[in-house]
Amino acid sequence: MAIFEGLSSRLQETFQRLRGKGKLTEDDVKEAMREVRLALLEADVNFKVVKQFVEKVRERAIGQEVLKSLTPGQQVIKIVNDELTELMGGTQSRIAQAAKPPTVVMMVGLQGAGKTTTTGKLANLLKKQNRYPLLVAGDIYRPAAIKQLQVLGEQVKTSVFSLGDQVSPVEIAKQAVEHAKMHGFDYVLIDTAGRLHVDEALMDELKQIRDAVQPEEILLVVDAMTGQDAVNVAENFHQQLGITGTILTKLDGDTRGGAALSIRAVTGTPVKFAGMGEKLDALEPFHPDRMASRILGMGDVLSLIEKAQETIDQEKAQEASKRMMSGEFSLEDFLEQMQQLKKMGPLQDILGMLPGLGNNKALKNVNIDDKQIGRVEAIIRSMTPKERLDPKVMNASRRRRIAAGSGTTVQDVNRLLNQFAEMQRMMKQLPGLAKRMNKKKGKKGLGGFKLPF
Ligand SMILES: Nc1nc2c(ncn2[C@@H]2O[C@H](COP(=O)(O)OP(=O)(O)OP(=O)(O)O)[C@@H](O)[C@H]2O)c(=O)[nH]1
Repeated sequence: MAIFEGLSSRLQETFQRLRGKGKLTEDDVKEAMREVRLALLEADVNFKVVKQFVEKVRERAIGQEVLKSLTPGQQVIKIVNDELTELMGGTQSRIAQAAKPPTVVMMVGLQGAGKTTTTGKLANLLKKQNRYPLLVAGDIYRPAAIKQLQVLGEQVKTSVFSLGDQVSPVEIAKQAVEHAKMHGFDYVLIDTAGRLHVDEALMDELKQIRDAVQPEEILLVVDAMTGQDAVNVAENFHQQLGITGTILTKLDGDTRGGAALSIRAVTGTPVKFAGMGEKLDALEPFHPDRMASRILGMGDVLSLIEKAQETIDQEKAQEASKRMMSGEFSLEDFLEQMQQLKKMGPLQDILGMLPGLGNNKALKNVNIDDKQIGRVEAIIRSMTPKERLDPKVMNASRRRRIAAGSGTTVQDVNRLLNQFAEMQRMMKQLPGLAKRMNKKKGKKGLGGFKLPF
């Protein structure tokens, strides 16, 4: 299930109807706004937030310039997109940086929200930005918490500061900051204790830690899947402790989106990061604009590009695309592309970010299996370099050898080679196709263009 799926498909249906109309009347806008309101309420967005949101959009949408414009439907979509972005904070809110390092960050939240895991993920993210974080085991009550943080620390190759479970969390936090100063760490991430509910003892302890170490950031970790409960928890923590931002975890499993859309408006504090999976690299900076276009089904093209840039070796990609255009694309290139794709994460996730595919019903039934990619990889790896460059040399006995070597069948090998031949044939036609397309400028784009598999 894609994130925000319910909301996304309802809004898209509404806008589909608007787009079909040449001119909009005030009644059309009213009707659409009624549906937007229902869609947001169904997505578990706070009702006050919904009311204000719809009011703002309506005011802008019935303004003269929209009704008279040539593409009123699109104008309304743009307004909704703008306002959704605004609702989630407008622009990305980055993690603070102390004028004089280390930057002290307190991680707070209820049990089960994913606080300890997220602390590890944040260290991982900071390290990628060439920071030098210190993890601090400040949850001395949950028996496994210290060990969990130590394991995470090993995984992300980051030091963990612990004084066991017999020293008070306030003392641990103080000593950790001293330790960080002495050893040149530039971020101190303090994992604090959680409780099942917000209670006085928990808040007292957190306040004491806050007063002792004066953190630049108090980040509240909340589980996005709990919807309005997460928003209430945030309001509560903010009133009592004063948080500087939130991290929404498990957004990958959030099909509704209520917390993501309301938490900023209700607490007045920004969402800084979003947890998108259990793995340690699955924490992303929260981009309100990209989130809005994802909800509206325009695809999160920017996120995708960023992801691709992180992993794909630009030069290699350019070389491959040159060869592709000249029809010299080999199985070697094919394998290379496959590996690059794999680095980007599960194919299903990537396709979900593409415009128009996020809610594609047919796609949902197609199970894109990463194992299949693994099989293709194994087959190509079992070929000799010569075979990869010139698949024509692969006779029946070579094919049998490759199947045995890759643990597949001759049919699998044949299928791959046929697909590859088909792809090569298509690529040879590409330069010509591009020329023809340019001539027809203004007409349809690559309408019927399909990948071979
Ligand atoms: N799918 C998904 N799972 C997550 C995400 N973040 C955390 N989790 C999972 O949530 C579960 C709880 O995480 P913990 O870090 O142990 O959370 P916690 O109970 O808040 O930790 P304490 O507060 O220290 O008790 C773990 O199984 C995590 O793998 C996320 O963004 N997506």
